[in-house]
Amino acid sequence: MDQAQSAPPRSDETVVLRQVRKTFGDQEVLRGVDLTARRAETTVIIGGSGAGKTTLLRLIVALDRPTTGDIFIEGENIAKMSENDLNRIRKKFGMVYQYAALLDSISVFDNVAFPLVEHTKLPKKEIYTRVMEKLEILGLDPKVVAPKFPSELSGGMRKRVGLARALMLEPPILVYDEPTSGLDPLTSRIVDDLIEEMRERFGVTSIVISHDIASCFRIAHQAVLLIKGKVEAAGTPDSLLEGGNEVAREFIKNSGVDVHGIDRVTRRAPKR
Ligand SMILES: Nc1ncnc2c1ncn2[C@@H]1O[C@H](COP(=O)(O)OP(=O)(O)OP(=O)(O)O)[C@@H](O)[C@H]1O
Repeated sequence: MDQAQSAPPRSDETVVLRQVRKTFGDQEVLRGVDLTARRAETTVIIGGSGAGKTTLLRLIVALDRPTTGDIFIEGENIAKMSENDLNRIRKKFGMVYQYAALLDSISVFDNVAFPLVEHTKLPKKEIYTRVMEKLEILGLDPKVVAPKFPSELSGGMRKRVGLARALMLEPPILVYDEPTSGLDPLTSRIVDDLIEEMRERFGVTSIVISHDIASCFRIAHQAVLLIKGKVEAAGTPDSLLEGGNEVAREFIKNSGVDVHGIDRVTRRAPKR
């Protein structure tokens, strides 16, 4: 291991993976992954089906442990942490799932209040204030939306509600699992704008798993291409498109997306 590999992560390196391997039975799903997600930047992990993206995400948010290797979250190595300490680490992440994953049988208010009810002992009045505030911040009319059920909202509104819920405990890291999957192009753009807005407003570090190359080009400061459990290439989307890695160039080309006309967030320097 060279010096950079054994040195502790820098303070702006929010999530750092070093030589992470994960094996299920005799199948090695992650085969020595190195990855760094920097503070207040958006890192998008792309790759084909079965490349190991979901497995990687579960390790990052401490829902599972690596077979070998190190994972640092805000400077703390979580690879061999006790279950108690892992619970503390898990609270650093807000999760935004595919299709927002709201509970359909309860109101929007109860969905958004859920993390506060579960993880805090705040009085009801305070919970009410915080939920209504968050809905408003996310551009929803709280009085109208709070009593509704998720099924009464549009796809874009449900994503906003999902984000409000993910932000409730004010986590420093937001993790999005296929946030634009199954959405029409217009709603996908709205979700991309939201991801960027959350990053700018709250300075959160964002990690996005995506099949959506257009979205990757719009929002990623860093794109990480995962192929068969290994990082094939990492860098700005443009550097993957124009760089020397043929696999990365082909992967983007084969998506069929005309990436040249897309507005890239990376033109704006991230706030530090
Ligand atoms: N708990 C598990 N037990 C056994 N095998 C698993 C487990 N979780 C994942 N795998 C295997 O790991 C491989 C990678 O799966 P993973 O879901 O991480 O890929 P992915 O890149 O997210 O794919 P997709 O884009 O299709 O969701 C698959 O072959 C899967 O069967």
